Amino acid sequence: MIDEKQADQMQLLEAYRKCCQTRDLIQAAFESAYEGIVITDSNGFIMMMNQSYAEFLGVDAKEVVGKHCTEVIENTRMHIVAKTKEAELAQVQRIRGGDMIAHRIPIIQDGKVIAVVGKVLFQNARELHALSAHVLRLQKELNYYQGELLKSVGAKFSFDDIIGNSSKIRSVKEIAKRVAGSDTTVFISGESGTGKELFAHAIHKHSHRKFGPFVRVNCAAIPETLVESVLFGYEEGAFTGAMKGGKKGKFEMAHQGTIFLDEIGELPLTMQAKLLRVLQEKEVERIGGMHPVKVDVRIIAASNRDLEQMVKKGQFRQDLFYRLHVVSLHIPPLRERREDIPLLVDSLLKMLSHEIGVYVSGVDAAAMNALILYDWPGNVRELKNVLERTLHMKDGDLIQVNHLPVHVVKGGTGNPARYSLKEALEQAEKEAILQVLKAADNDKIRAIQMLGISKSSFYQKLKKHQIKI
Ligand SMILES: Nc1ncnc2c1ncn2[C@@H]1O[C@H](COP(=O)(O)OP(=O)(O)OP(=O)(O)O)[C@@H](O)[C@H]1O
Repeated sequence: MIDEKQADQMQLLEAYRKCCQTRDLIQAAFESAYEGIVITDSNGFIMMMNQSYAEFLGVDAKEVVGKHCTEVIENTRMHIVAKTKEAELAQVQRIRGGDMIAHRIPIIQDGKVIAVVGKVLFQNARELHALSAHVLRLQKELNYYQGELLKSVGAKFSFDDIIGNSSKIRSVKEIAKRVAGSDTTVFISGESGTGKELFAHAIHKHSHRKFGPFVRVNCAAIPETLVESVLFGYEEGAFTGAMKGGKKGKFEMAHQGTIFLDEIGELPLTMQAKLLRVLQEKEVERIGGMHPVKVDVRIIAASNRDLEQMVKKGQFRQDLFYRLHVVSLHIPPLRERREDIPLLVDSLLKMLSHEIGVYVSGVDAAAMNALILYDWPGNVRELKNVLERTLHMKDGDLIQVNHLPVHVVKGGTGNPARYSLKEALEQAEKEAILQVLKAADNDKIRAIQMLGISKSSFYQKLKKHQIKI
């Protein structure tokens, strides 16, 4: 018979056994953790240190118990965290000539610190850099595959992605939207980097073919010997090295969608004749093929060369020229629509900041002035490249003139013959005021100080530019 006292003792024993089990479990987890862990009391005296941390420090885990953390751990702040009660996360701590990354977390009970837990996340800051470089690399790969996927499925950009509020760009967008709905062949001219491809995507996306493929062919990038097989495909055995089963050409791939023939001015004359036949017959013949294949494709072509001149010189077929120019869109160069520059800068910066993970609040007045006055021979592409480079160079959160490439600052002619200097300056002045107001959180006094002008002149300018605060 077990009496009441014995039963109590057994219960106590059982509770004690469970307690020991839990302690051993925690101890084992503490010891087997990959990260180094140390626990101090509220005065910074070490209560526990796991093997991983002890090995990292080159000390005996048992011997350090009871010692003050400052005696054992270089540059430690465990005792300080015990006083501040503020957790310090992912802090760099220099130990034995290397930088490690550590957390220090106070354990608080009833408002009092009872212990501080220190955790080494990376024994070497290089580990962290390697990890973040790895993540960045994976992200880049992901972006690449996403891009490729989108390319193979359809168009990437819509009319909303075409930034610009100048009358010139608005009128091109207007015409493009109107013709997008039909199957009309469209020819897009404009200097390099003006956004011809962007327009081609937008037209496709705005058309009834939007769920069909959008296939871009860069005619300048295909070696002359391969143009025919790339565009029209080939049958098995058509030539040595031909793939088993043959291969579809770009026209067949674009069936029920749109084919964008970029840099069409680079197409060899022999190919121009074949292309003309495809446009007339709406069928293609693979190399080595016996029968033509019907294709239902909308054609958008583009070139930054003067095709009319090329026709005159016999470098481009006149009949093909007319066949392509059913509707022509001309994208004006950036220097002819400088009023779009502030808007482009703003939206490209947002996009690039997001892409490369560098925050910037904007461009200061002088830098914006330089960007407006520069001639941009490479158009929006060049502007985008300059901004990306600048983001890597900047040292504050505002882009300033000294961050811009010298040729942009020095080369800003703002040719008055194409865009009056007065207009450029007016535009720059308005932009400067808007930027400064933004930077000053609309505080007029601060804005006046930053601009370095008088109060009356400030108010006159607000009125002139119709800026409302
Ligand atoms: N209006 C715009 N708004 C936003 N981004 C633009 C605009 N115009 C061009 N871009 C950007 O500028 C870059 C160049 O544009 P795109 O490739 O369409 O030019 P392109 O005229 O086809 O050039 P190329 O003749 O050299 O092929 C792209 O990154 C594009 O997204």
